[in-house]
Amino acid sequence: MSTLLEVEHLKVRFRSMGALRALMRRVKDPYIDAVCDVSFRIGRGETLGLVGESGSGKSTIARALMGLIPSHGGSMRFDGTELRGLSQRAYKPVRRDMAMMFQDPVGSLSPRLTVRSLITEPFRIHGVRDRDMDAETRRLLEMVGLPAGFAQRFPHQLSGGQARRVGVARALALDPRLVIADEPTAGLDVSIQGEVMNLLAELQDRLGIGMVVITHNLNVVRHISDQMAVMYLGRFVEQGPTEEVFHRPRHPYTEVLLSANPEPDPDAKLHRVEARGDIPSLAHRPTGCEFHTRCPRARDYCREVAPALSSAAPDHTYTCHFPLEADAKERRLEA
Ligand SMILES: Nc1ncnc2c1ncn2[C@@H]1O[C@H](COP(=O)(O)OP(=O)(O)OP(=O)(O)O)[C@@H](O)[C@H]1O
Repeated sequence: MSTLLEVEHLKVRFRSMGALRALMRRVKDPYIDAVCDVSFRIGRGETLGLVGESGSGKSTIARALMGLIPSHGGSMRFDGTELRGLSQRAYKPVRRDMAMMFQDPVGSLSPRLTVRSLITEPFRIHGVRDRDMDAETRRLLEMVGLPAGFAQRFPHQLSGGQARRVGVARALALDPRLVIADEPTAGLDVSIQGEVMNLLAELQDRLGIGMVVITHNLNVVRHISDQMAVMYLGRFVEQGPTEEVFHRPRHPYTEVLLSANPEPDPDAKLHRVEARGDIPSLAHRPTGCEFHTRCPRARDYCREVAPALSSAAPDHTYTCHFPLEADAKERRLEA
């Protein structure tokens, strides 16, 4: 499958304190690395699910890809074009081909605009004037399963699920090749979450768009992503084909996340594995393996030596000195 997006060794830093404060406190490096050395590849029509606890760097990757914040190392090639270093002017046509669906379904929609204005706004932003906006409104509403009469509604007249559909219509208005969906099901009832997941899966199949889906919800990842990456403190600690990672997780952090996820199979007696303590601050990264302070399997060695990237199978990688065995999940299910 030909490559749509290729990210290599991406790095994003933020200032953790102002220059004066850093000087007064004699802090030599007043930066935090929110994204460190992240690499992935998405083929045309493929979906990558990004999971990890709050603050692990998922949205920062999305914002860097969209050119909304600067990145500080590595490369991001979209359809062969290097995005790092592009001016805001040069980024504009990229944002036509790479659309973002924002996290908050209602808050991200401007309250004074009708649904028609909201879903046709991308045409105005990108100076597309040769289309019939009534026809486009009908096309887009139909695409996301909303009645034509919704065109005149305002965001406060929409339910959470309807607002999310409007967000999808808006993201798809200009036929992007890649959509970045930040928490597409957050804040929705479980049944509505299912509807939104089905809509995204159906549109993916029909339109062949690539997707990056950022979520806390592992069921969403399993439902719509071909590959997944697990983030911890700005790094990918495990990455691979979704079914492979679900069935044969190698990193203990992946095991923690999977065991916290309500199993779709109600008969599975899953033994809960929990991480200890709190997520460390990015300003004070632990030594050795950065997960060792919370890892249920950590040994002394993990405190001292950072694990290298290992391969479990083609395209399935992880960073852990003492990975789970391939059948660990099956055994847990039987326990
Ligand atoms: N503009 C900023 N300035 C300083 N630090 C920031 C900024 N934006 C994000 N961060 C920090 O970068 C880290 C990663 O944040 P990010 O929002 O990418 O995490 P996330 O995994 O998307 O979390 P969530 O699931 O809560 O959205 C966090 O520690 C956050 O506080």
